[in-house]
Amino acid sequence: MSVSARSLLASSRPSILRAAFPAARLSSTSAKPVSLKERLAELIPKELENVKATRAEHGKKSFGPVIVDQLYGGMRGLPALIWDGSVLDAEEGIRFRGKTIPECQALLPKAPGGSEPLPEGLFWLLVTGEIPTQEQVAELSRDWAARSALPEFVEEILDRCPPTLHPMSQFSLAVTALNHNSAFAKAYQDGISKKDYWGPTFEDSMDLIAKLPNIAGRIYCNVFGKGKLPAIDPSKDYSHNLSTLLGFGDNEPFVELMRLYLTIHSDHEGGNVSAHTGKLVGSALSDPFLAYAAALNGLAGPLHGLANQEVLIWLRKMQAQIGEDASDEAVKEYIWATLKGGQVVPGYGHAVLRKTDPRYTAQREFALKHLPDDKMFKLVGQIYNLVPDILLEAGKAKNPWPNVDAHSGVLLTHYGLTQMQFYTVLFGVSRAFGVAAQLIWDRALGAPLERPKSYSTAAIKKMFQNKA
Ligand SMILES: CC(=O)SCCNC(=O)CCNC(=O)[C@H](O)C(C)(C)COP(=O)(O)OP(=O)(O)OC[C@H]1O[C@@H](n2cnc3c(N)ncnc32)[C@H](O)[C@@H]1OP(=O)(O)O
Ligand SMILES: O=C([O-])CC(=O)C(=O)O
Repeated sequence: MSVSARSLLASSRPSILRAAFPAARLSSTSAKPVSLKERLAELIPKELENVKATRAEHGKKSFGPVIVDQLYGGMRGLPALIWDGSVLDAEEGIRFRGKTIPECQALLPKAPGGSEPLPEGLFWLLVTGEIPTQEQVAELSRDWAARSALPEFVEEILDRCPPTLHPMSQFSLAVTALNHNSAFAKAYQDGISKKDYWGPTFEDSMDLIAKLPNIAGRIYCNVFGKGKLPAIDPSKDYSHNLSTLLGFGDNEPFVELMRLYLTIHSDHEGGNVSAHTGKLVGSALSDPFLAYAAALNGLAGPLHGLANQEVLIWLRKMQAQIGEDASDEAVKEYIWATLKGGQVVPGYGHAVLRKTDPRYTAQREFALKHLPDDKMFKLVGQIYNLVPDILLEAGKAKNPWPNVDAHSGVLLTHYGLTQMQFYTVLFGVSRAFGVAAQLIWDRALGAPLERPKSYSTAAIKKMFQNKA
């Protein structure tokens, strides 16, 4: 969104807010506002009808031809999945249920005194397509705090991991082990009817999200020797509690950063490696813990979520090699050396985006507000001015612009969270919101087992052998 469009949004904020924050409707069974589960129960029958009507009208229509290069080329552009939480436009970037990041920043409820959106509100938006009230978001914070404790054996698994085991591997182990108490797995064994799958999937998804701060905090304490883990405070929001567990709870700008970070990393439509993995594994009716642990293993790859760790390592190596206030010439040489060494420039390029990632822009705006003079932030800005031209000149990357990972580590480093091997864990806490929202809907709408067709090279050659 342009600067003028953003300022327009800001000036019309009171009327947007009035429309977006209706007085909380009360639940029919208590004086509490309607809960997320109650709202979902109302929405599911309507969405079942909507999908039925969409399939009746459009089910036999084609998106156009599939070409052989798409099979060899990582399925770029292949229409293959339904994903309702967000849609990615190559030029504009992500929209969560139709809303851009600046719109979410304006519309979603904030913490008292805060200015960044609460990720609780984003989760509500991803699940329902609606902006929640302040009370509904506060109720989600309380609900997640109440569900946050880990089973003792999961704590023990984490405590027994060697500190040399990458934090993402520890994260995935712990999430896999949560399957021990899965409501869905139990209900399935007890013979639950297909039409009721969404209920225990919802409960598991809520438990999963709720327990992630304790998992992340425990890994951080164990690996980086930060002493005893504090307790979750049920009166605080999710990001505040996560920050406390990492030792930054009394640093309000860091807590605000977490709120922004968890909001913008949550979802990036369905085809990215982590989201698609979660959906694929969930389609076998593996419970949300198993599905999300698989997603985390994908997020842990350096071309995907681990890139935020790689960016910081790359920046630190650069500083060690050419100094802290290096000239543009020296930085350019370092970038070229990376490319000539057959490596990628981490944090740049994207499989779908063809412009600067709006998540990068949101983080840059946060930095301009909170840490304009930070040296690493300035280096990130310097690199932004140099890398795109170099990637264009190198002539391979389809998108020379920065993605979300080019910026996040520098913000965390500024506040003292300097352990880059931990960064993807925070990404993994956030991505659970998007994957869980879709898992709930997949089970509510009866999404089938995923099983696309594969071909061998020999089969492809044979198929076209007598065709010009
Ligand atoms: C949260 C996220 O997952 S965002 C992405 C995080 N990942 C990174 O930042 C890692 C660096 N970037 C990349 O490796 C890529 O841009 C990816 C993986 C993100 C996208 O990959 P693709 O869709 O295949 O990109 P694209 O079609 O532009 O690739 C064409 C060529 O350009 C290269 N290229 C793309 N981006 C870069 C880059 N940043 N640096 C160097 N080369 C690049 C590719 O490696 C590929 O080379 P090849 O033909 O020798 O195989
Ligand atoms: O969309 C993608 O392929 C990668 C990405 O940026 C994300 O998952 O956040």
